[in-house]
Amino acid sequence: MIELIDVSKNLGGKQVLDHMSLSVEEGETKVIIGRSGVGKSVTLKHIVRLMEPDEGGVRVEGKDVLALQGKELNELHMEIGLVFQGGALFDSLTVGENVGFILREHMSMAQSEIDKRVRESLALVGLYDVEHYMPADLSGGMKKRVALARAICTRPKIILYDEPTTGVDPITADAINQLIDELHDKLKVTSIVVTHDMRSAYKVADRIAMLYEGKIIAEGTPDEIRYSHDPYVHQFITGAAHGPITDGQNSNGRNGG
Ligand SMILES: Nc1ncnc2c1ncn2[C@@H]1O[C@H](COP(=O)(O)OP(=O)(O)OP(=O)(O)O)[C@@H](O)[C@H]1O
Repeated sequence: MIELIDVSKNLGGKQVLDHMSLSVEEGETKVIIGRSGVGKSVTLKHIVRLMEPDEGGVRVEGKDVLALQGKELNELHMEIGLVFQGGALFDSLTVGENVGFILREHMSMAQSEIDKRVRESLALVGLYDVEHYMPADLSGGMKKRVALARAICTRPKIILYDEPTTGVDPITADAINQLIDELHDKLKVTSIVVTHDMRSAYKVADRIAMLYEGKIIAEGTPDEIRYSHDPYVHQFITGAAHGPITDGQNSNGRNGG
C-alpha cells in the first residue's frame, strides 16, 4: 500500500502539492491524470524519496519513507520499479547490461543469476535474444519495453510509471498498456501510472485520480470518471479548451485560486 498523507511541496515559489492525500491499495493500479506541470511526476518522486515534502507524510508498505535511512532506503528502492518518462536507457550499455544494472550495482547476485533474471524480465515484456543489442539499435517501442524490463528486474512489489505511452504511436501505446496489465497480473504488483493519455488511463486503471491545483480533486473507477459531472474532470477528459481549468497561476480555481 502507498499513502501520501496531507503532502505539501513548494518548488521555485509555486505550491505544487497543497495538502495532497492519495492512497493506493495493495494490488491496485491507480492512474493519476492531470495537466502538464500539475505535479504528477513530483508526486511519484515523493514516493521514492527523490523529493521530500515540506509538510505531510509518505508511507509505503507500512513504512514511514521519510524515516528510512541507508540500507532501509536501498531496500525500499529495490521494492519499487520506476519507469521514467522517456525510458532513459544508458546508451553505452547493452540491453542486457541496462536491464541488469540495478542487480549488479546493488544486489549480491552471481552473474549467472543476473543473466537469468535479465532474460526472464525481457521475456515478461515480450523480448527475446536482444541482450546484446545497443539501445540505439532499438525502435522507440522496444526501448520502452526494455525500460519496463529494467523496472521489473528486482521483482518489485510496486511499479511507478511516468507517462509510459508518451511519444509512441497509438498501436505501440496500446501494446504498452497491455503490458502494464499483464505485469500487474503476473507479478501481482501495486502500480501508479501517471499519464495525460485518457485511452491509457481507461485501459489500465482500477481507479483514476485527477490532480489539480495541488490536490486530488476527483477519484473513481474508469466509468465513474468517464461519466463524471464534475466540470473540471469533464473538461480534462474531453480536452476542451474552455472550462473552469485555466492556464494561469492565479486562476479562480476550486481551491480558492
Ligand atoms: N526540481 C524542481 N525545481 C523547481 N521546480 C520544479 C522541480 N521539479 C518540478 N518542478 C515544477 O513543479 C511543477 C510540477 O512538475 P511535474 O514534473 O510534477 O509536472 P507533471 O504534472 O508531471 O507534468 P508533465 O505532464 O508535463 O510531466 C512544474 O511547474 C515544474 O516546473
